Amino acid sequence: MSELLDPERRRVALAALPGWQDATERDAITKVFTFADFNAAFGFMSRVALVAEKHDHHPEWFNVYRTVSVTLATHDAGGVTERDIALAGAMEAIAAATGVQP
Ligand SMILES: C[C@H](O)[C@H](O)[C@H]1CNC2=NC(N)=NC(=O)C2=N1
Repeated sequence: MSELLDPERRRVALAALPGWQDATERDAITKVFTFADFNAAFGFMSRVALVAEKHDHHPEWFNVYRTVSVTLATHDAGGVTERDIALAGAMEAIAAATGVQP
């Protein structure tokens, strides 16, 4: 099982992930991605799903038209671990390749 991040590691990791923030209501990190249209948003989700399944680490997310709201936490650990930072980084790379809006 992954360990919860210490505060300094968490600060540094979040600083390197544009748009990601601490969730307000629980120990998790969040971001809202906005794409050109539904096709791009769902394409992003499809690509992320393959990575999530490969790593056995899955996002909580909510799609409305061209936005995808994501929350990442490691349920087994009860908060944010390196597994969430790695998945957030993979999402950033996939979003860039999918054509995320600034
Ligand atoms: C049994 C299985 O490996 C676990 O339930 C995995 C699946 N995906 C997961 N995803 C996330 N985000 N956190 C987990 O703790 C987690 N655990």
